[in-house]
Amino acid sequence: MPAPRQISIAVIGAGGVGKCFLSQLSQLASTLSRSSSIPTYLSLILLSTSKKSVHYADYKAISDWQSELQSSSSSPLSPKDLADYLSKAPGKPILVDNTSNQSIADSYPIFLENGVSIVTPNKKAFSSTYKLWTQIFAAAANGTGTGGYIFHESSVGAGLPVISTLKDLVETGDEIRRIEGVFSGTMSFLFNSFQPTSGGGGKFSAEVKTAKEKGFTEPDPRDDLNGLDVARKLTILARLAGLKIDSPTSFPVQSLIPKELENVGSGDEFLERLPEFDDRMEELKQGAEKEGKVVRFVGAVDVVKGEAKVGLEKFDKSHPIAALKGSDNIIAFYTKRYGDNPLIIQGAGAGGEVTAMGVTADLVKVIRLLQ
Ligand SMILES: NC(=O)C1=CN([C@@H]2O[C@H](COP(=O)(O)OP(=O)(O)OC[C@H]3O[C@@H](n4cnc5c(N)ncnc54)[C@H](OP(=O)(O)O)[C@@H]3O)[C@@H](O)[C@H]2O)C=CC1
Ligand SMILES: N[C@@H](CC=O)C(=O)O
Ligand code: NA
Repeated sequence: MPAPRQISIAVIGAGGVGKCFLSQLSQLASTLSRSSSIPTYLSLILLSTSKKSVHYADYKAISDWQSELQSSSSSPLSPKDLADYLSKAPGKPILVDNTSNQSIADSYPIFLENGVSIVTPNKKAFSSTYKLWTQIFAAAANGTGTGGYIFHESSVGAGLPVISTLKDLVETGDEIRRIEGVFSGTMSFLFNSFQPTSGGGGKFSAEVKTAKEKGFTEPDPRDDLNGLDVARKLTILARLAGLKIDSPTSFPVQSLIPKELENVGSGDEFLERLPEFDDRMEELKQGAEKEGKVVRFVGAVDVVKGEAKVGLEKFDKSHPIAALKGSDNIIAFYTKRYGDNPLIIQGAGAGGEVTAMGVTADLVKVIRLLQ
């Protein structure tokens, strides 16, 4: 009988993705015991939001977490204290970062160096400076280091197998030439609803509100509308394909934030004032309509030329990008092996459940590696 595996998990972030992840985690113990010959004990040892945190001494039923967080008087730990707490936890420690926090992302090397594995949908660590990217993979056991493992499938295309596919292509010696498509669930939803191929469509500002309500947007929707979310995803894919992209602002990125709202303080005020600019988006739509086309927000990395760009383009209504539905992403990999017919991945690119699925699947991968 193999020795049992004990896994100590800390979850930070319990918003749209975090809630769904916790629900998937509560099912995982029984799934793992059916699919693995090694008995695995999963312990949730810490749960935290930006304001509160709960520490568990031992395995706790996950169903009570909302009321426990609410009644907790503990504040969240700093990233350094959290790394310390986790490295002393019984069994193998895993951090699940369901936030979009930059300072937690900046601390990933410290977690990894202390033997803590990380799974996350947070794009910040992989799309900030190239230096941070190098430090992370120099420390990680699935990089060139000896620390914890790190997986981040949901940082691009939510749960769609985008990163794992790209890694498989690269590791098996294919040559990536170009990556292009629709990389934002929010932008896909906005343009599919604002200018459907069948005609009609809602007001742009109203669709932005709906995208937020549906949990597709970043915590602040301006991070989607300014193109930076797509630029971050392209940075991650370009780096995986071998380009040393400096940062997500080192290539052309079109922002849809009206100039007049660039300095608005809060996300709420921004959303309140956005309807003042619906006419401009309507003009854009009518311009495309006159040509029998629709407008969509796309991105591309030309790996051969070492270039990337993000912005609006017009498409014929019969084009696969024009015909996307809901929050669907479509990502095409042009490679030496696939030639002119790219490998294409398509499906929901945002939303709590599909994003949490990618995080939970990464967690399972790490657990299996932590024999
Ligand atoms: N939503 C989606 O469809 C997708 C999201 N992602 C990524 O997933 C991550 C989470 O997104 P989502 O769930 O939608 O965002 P939410 O805004 O719904 O949730 C974020 C959570 O993180 C918590 N948080 C923020 N800062 C800290 C901190 N310093 N310490 C502890 N907790 C913190 C927030 O706490 P509080 O409640 O106190 O504010 C909140 O619980 C983001 O990185 C996003 O880019 C990736 C793919 C798709
Ligand atoms: N805000 C993002 C969430 C997933 O990364 C998007 O809309 O794609
Ligand atoms: Na993905």
